[in-house]
Amino acid sequence: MADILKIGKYEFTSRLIVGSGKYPDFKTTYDATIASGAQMITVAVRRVNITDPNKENLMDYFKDSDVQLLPNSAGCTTAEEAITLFRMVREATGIDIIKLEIIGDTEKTLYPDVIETIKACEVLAKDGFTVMAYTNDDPITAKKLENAGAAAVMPLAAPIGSGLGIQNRYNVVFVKEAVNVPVIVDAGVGCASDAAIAMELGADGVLTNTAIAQAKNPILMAEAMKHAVQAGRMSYLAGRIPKKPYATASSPSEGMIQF
Ligand SMILES: CC(=O)[C@@H](O)[C@H](O)COP(=O)(O)O
Repeated sequence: MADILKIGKYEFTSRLIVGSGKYPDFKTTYDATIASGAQMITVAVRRVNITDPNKENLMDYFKDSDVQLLPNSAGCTTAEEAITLFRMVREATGIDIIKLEIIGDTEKTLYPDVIETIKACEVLAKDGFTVMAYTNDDPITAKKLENAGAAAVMPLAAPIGSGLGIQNRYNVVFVKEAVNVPVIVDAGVGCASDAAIAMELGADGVLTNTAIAQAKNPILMAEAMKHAVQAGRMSYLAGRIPKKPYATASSPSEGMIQF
């Protein structure tokens, strides 16, 4: 049976979402995205052109693929800015699935402003958007976002672009326990094993950008991420063995050759 990731009315067979920033050009962005098998690529629509047909447009690269563009509100620091931005983007492109990202600290951590995020989520969800909300790794905020209409919550593993990997594994599990919508671990993934761990913890998906775009070989890392997310998901579904402090022998002691 197919293992489908359902986000609002949208369905995906890949549980990996990629970003589009930090690549040298759109061609490399496209090649890495295809290599990753991702069916969603998020785009900072305040910075990257997807609306003006007269300039080089990222949408042109993906128009013959089944990759869904996921506009994000990077660069927005208030609910009002994000709401205005997404309404403009939907008007221009028809895209209604969005990654809501409202930054509270633009200097050091790029941590989200969760109060503004909840406010914007409520308005945008009522307005018919499928809202995927970037947030901190806090189960209370995740629940509030779900109540505000989020179709998915996206707790950070670590600061955006840090590559630190999952800083608090328990919080990923707590967020997963707190909500009934998909949990996509977003930001701070540094390598393929980080993605696999997120999936083994029970995340429904992973979003990663910097780890692929800034790898020495982005295409190879994209493929590694694809396999890591698949392996992590399989491992989670298969069920890990309980951890025990002492050894248990791998073969029975009965019938052993006696000396
Ligand atoms: C591209 C995007 O949406 C980022 O804001 C996201 O959080 C990815 O973070 P990394 O670059 O650390 O993967």
